[in-house]
Amino acid sequence: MNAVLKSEASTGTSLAALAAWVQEVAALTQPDAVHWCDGSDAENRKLLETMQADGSLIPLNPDTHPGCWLHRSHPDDVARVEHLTFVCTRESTAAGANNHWMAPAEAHAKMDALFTGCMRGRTLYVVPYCMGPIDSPLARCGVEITDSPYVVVNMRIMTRMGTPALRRIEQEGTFVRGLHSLGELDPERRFIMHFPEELTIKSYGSGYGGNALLGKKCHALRLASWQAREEGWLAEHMLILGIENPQGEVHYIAAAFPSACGKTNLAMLVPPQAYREAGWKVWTVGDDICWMRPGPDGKLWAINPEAGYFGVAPGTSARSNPNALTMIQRDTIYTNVALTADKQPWWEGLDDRVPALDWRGRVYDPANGPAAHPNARFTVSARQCPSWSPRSEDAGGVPISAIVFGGRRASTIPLVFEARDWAHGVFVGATMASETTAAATGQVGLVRRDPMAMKPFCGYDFAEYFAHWLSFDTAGAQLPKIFHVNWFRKDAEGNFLWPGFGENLRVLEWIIDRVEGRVEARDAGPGLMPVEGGIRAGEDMSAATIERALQVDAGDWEREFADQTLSWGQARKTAVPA
Ligand SMILES: Nc1nc2c(ncn2[C@@H]2O[C@H](COP(=O)(O)OP(=O)(O)OP(=O)(O)O)[C@@H](O)[C@H]2O)c(=O)[nH]1
Ligand SMILES: O=C([O-])CC(=O)C(=O)O
Ligand SMILES: [Mn+2]
Repeated sequence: MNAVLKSEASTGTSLAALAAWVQEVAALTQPDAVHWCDGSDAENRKLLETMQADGSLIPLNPDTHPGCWLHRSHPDDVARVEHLTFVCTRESTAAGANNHWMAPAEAHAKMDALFTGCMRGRTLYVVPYCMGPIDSPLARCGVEITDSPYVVVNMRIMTRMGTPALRRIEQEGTFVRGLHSLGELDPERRFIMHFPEELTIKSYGSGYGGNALLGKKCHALRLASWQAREEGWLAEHMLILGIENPQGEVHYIAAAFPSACGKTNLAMLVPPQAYREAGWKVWTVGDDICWMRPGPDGKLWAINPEAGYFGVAPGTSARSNPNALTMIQRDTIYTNVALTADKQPWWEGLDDRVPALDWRGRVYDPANGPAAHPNARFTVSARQCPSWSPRSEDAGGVPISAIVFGGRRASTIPLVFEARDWAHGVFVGATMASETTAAATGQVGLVRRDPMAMKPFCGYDFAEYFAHWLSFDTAGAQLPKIFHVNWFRKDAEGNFLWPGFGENLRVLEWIIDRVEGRVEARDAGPGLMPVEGGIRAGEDMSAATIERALQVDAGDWEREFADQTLSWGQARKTAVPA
């Protein structure tokens, strides 16, 4: 393999550039060995065996979870680190107040000092990958250099990794360069740096997904959003799902919710029984990232650039997400979950068994906190999802009928409302807020503004980003309608007002009816809202529950509007009703 690649590298210009970069990085980081990944089963098996031997992967019960592994991360390395994530542009204004900024020369010097000699005693892996179907004009390639075999086996699931990606890089001539090292896993020596003007990423000191699987947030969101603006498309923190009605019509919806706020769950929704019996089906295209661009017909066409799911484990159960539970029964890498006595993975919300070991491998003791880390994750191939849509592989993507924004808000925000037009929809997305979650380090449960769920992921200035969104409203555009939802509203006792999960299909049905012009709406404060009976009730869903979840309180909305007008920093610190 290596010999073949080296001879190819000397003929193709982009492969020559790649080989030269690998050499340069190897000279800096001084690994014991260099391995070019081909993405084969044999290579994967070897990596898994090596990690089993050194204890970084623990095999799970082969009878209940064949091909499944547990990885326990360093206890200080369990989530994204937004305070250590930078966008390094020549002008600080290009990165915007929404990003931490560092001058490129300073950032390179800082990172290269950290990378010096950091791979001694380790293997340097070269990981070519493609984000999106390998034959799609919307797809983009990158190469991640890493010293973490855990990153390699995860990238193999999350992207189209290996030889086909290398072939595409050779043809295209451009690729994103991502350099990653675990370093010492020291939180004081940890940085995630983006150089959008150089299509380069440098990440040091973390092995956690969002910081280390560079194809995901670093490439497919931060760098891609920059490229998307230059090239007239959108790179968004959105799920994509298809909803098929009993007549066989399929509508595709893209939805942006902040981290750990329900994208995976909505993308894999199992319809309530009455809907299933009537013939409704849900098709999963993506659960985290959506790249979309206007087609010749004026519609927005979307692909999921990922090939797998890096999903939140806690809360996943036979009730909340049966598709996910089936999907992660085999060939799955679990990170920071608890274990039962017979080595099955376990987390809070799964069932009422009591685990034997917590996520750190200690004998489980409730006094130590949750058994699974609240941001414990599974990595699994998208194709294992029972609702996987074959359209995920369509080079041209799927046409988007509706865009949905949503946050985790205990009060104020009703179950659903519709934006009056595209510009209002952009405003609704730009002003959305959500309670912080365990997906990033820092305090959980604080309401913060998180425009379009892109606060941690937009690679450039938010004002420019909103202007870019507005620019899609041109003559001839067939833009999706825009909606806002909230599954997380609570009553005075702190119970969710809305059952959520599969029941969310009732709201999606209304959204599709609005897209098709089949139902009326009334103009209420926040936007257009369902008229009485607009959202379908049923045996398990009373009209009263729907009404309660739809209520709008004028006083709450005045406070909400006032908060929306505050600046970033202020908005984050101001107490608004959750
Ligand atoms: N109450 C309620 N909770 C939900 C609903 N959907 C999801 N959740 C909870 O939200 C949490 C995480 O949701 P995910 O679907 O994994 O989040 P995500 O948006 O895919 O997150 P990232 O992968 O971090 O981007 C879990 O605790 C779920 O139980 C819902 O409809 N109602
Ligand atoms: O980036 C990650 O590690 C997981 C994720 O989807 C998020 O935090 O939104
Ligand atoms: Mn995400």
